[in-house]
Amino acid sequence: MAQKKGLLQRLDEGVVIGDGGFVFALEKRGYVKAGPWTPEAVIEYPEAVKSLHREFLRAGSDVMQAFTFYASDDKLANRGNMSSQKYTCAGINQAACRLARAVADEGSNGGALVAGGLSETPSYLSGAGKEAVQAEFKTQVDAFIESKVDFLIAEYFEYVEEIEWAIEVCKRSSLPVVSTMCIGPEGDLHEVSAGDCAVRMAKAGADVVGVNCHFDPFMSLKTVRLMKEALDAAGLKPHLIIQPLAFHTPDAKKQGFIDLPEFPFALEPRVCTRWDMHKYARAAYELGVRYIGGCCGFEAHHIRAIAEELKEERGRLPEASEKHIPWGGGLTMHTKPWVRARAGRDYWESMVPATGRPYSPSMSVPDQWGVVRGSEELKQNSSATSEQEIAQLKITAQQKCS
Ligand SMILES: N[C@@H](CCSCCCCC(=O)O)C(=O)O
Ligand SMILES: [Zn+2]
Repeated sequence: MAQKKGLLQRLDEGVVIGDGGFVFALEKRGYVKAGPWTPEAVIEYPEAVKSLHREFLRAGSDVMQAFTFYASDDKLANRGNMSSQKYTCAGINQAACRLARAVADEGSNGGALVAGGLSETPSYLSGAGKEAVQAEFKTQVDAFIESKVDFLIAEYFEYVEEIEWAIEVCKRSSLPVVSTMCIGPEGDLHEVSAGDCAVRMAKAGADVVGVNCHFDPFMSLKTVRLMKEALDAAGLKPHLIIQPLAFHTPDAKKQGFIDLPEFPFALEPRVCTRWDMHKYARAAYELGVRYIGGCCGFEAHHIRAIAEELKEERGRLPEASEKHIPWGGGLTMHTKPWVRARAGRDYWESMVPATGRPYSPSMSVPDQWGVVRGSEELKQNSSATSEQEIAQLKITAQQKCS
């Protein structure tokens, strides 16, 4: 069997699509507790975790990020959390890697890659020194090496000093290292600029640098652009990664969505559409980012949109496009003519959706064709809608809007 291509070879040759948000998705499904956000579900509800990995694999993810977010021992024992005592840090991290590997091996083209992940620690936030914090990282990295993951990812750091310590521990392995901070264009929480954070991550030895979480795709693109400019000025050429939120956050300040009053249980009105993700993926690719994924709020259809936008670059569509003709082409099969008129890129690419909440910004004018049962336009037939019929419906739609 041909040797499976590693992360860096795949990035050198083209684009790698990351996965989406685990803690937010599993919390909504009742398998993760908001607040601690710790991943004991890998032991308590392994099938739920595998199912979410499978959703992202089918949607086009090339990476199964083991569900090890916030799985340092101090976090698993933080503020009344009994997970460390019940399952141990090594136990949770090893179980997560097994689940990720099992699903990754179901993937085509030699299978998806498996990443073991570190994240910021209560120890650091509590002022513990480098030795104590790195001891937390070592427990996880030891589990990742034993589980033979394909690469390591240090994600969700608000302070560049801590991610430098994390990268240092990761570099003791021979594995590729990816590092992402949850910062915006204003930089980290110790007043270090986004550009300087990128340079420091690269100089610490990270092979891939960028951002994840806290900010929406478009604010995150601004941050990565600042990072790229600083890396270019410093003559550094790591690969770039972006894994933003799937919530619009134009009003977020330095701390990102955590500081928004809606965090974490009333963010739904801010969810990005799959069409937002087409624009995001194209802009990221044109910026030179080759590891493109998502974080909190990113569901499978968002990842599928990235894969559909980059189908030419990747040479294929994801499996889940079997049930989603790109740009809403499946609507040609709808029973209602005004919905059939919405089939195609021309309609969805320019869509600016209303929130449906009168006291929230922006409302739009709905289609009101006045077509009811018995109207000629509503008569069904078994044959597929022709291109001519769709063209005529689009003319009708225009006439009714004017
Ligand atoms: N790879 C992880 C990243 C989670 S980012 C979590 C943001 C919330 C953190 C908090 O409120 O403390 C995931 O997909 O869940
Ligand atoms: Zn996140």
